[in-house]
Amino acid sequence: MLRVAVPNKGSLSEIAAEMLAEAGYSGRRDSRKLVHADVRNDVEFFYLRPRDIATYVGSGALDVGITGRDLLLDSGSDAREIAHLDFGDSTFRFAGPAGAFTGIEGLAGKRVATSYPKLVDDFLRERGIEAKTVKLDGAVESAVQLGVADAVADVVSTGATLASAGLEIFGPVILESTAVLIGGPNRREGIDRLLRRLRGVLVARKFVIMDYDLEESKLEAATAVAGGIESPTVSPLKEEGWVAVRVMVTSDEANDVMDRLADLGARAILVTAIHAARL
Ligand SMILES: Nc1ncnc2c1ncn2[C@@H]1O[C@H](COP(=O)(O)OP(=O)(O)OP(=O)(O)O)[C@@H](O)[C@H]1O
Ligand SMILES: O=P(O)(O)OC[C@H]1O[C@H](OP(=O)(O)OP(=O)(O)O)[C@H](O)[C@@H]1O
Ligand SMILES: [Mg+2]
Repeated sequence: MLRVAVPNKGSLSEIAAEMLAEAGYSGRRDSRKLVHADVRNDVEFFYLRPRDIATYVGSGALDVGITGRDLLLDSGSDAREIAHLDFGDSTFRFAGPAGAFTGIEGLAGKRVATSYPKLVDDFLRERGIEAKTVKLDGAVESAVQLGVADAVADVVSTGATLASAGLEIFGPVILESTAVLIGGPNRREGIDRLLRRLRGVLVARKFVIMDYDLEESKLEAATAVAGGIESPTVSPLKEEGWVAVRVMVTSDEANDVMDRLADLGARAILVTAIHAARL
């Protein structure tokens, strides 16, 4: 059985479980269960803290896992990134009291609170800056106000948490993070199948199918608006000089593409969700 580590808590857990379900795997029904065997798919899921997943996978105790790139790098484990999974996007940044820092040079000799000490130490060491990291488990934004640190280094998504603590981002981006599939020393056969299925879910989430009717003479202009992944499927319509076109479009762009196709004279533009895909 392929042994897969899945986050049991935190920002990544819900979407990871949803993606696996959409990929056709069964999951635990009781959120206190730590292991679930999907016998039909020959996979065993282990529900673990996202921070621990790289340790299990890197040691070979488990074959693959879903975690955050930031957590993988902070763990120092030998696990490697196999693919990024298009969710859990965040940046990892330094922040301090408004106006207190203009760049990372100002961190020399200062205290930086973080839940990711290795990530921060490595980043500063590579740039020749000696600062003291103060390891906290979470809510690090409070560390400056409470006097245990001069600055923080933490996950930033909307920036709302920083703003409410009166902190401002400074210095370069430490890391662009996202949810990733990681692998260790075990190269099990089932890994490719899991990856193919997860990629199928990503495509299904990211793209829609667009169908429309168009005058054949406008086809080139319409293909410039929406070219599809390979190229559009074009079928003749009974009405002379008209064709039916089918093309994949990213969900984000769907409305804009519909407007532009309508401007070209397209009719009966229909958008349908993709349930699953293998490209
Ligand atoms: N607000 C957020 N937006 C996007 N990604 C986030 C956010 N907070 C954390 N993450 C990402 O989620 C992953 C897991 O982080 P973590 O386990 O800390 O989640 P959590 O919700 O903070 O849980 P906890 O702090 O209770 O352990 C990390 O890769 C982190 O970058
Ligand atoms: O930029 P924002 O959208 O405000 O999100 C960023 C916040 O989200 C995470 O906190 P979480 O809820 O995981 O709490 P924690 O600090 O205890 O981990 C992260 O550690 C930041 O504090
Ligand atoms: Mg957190």
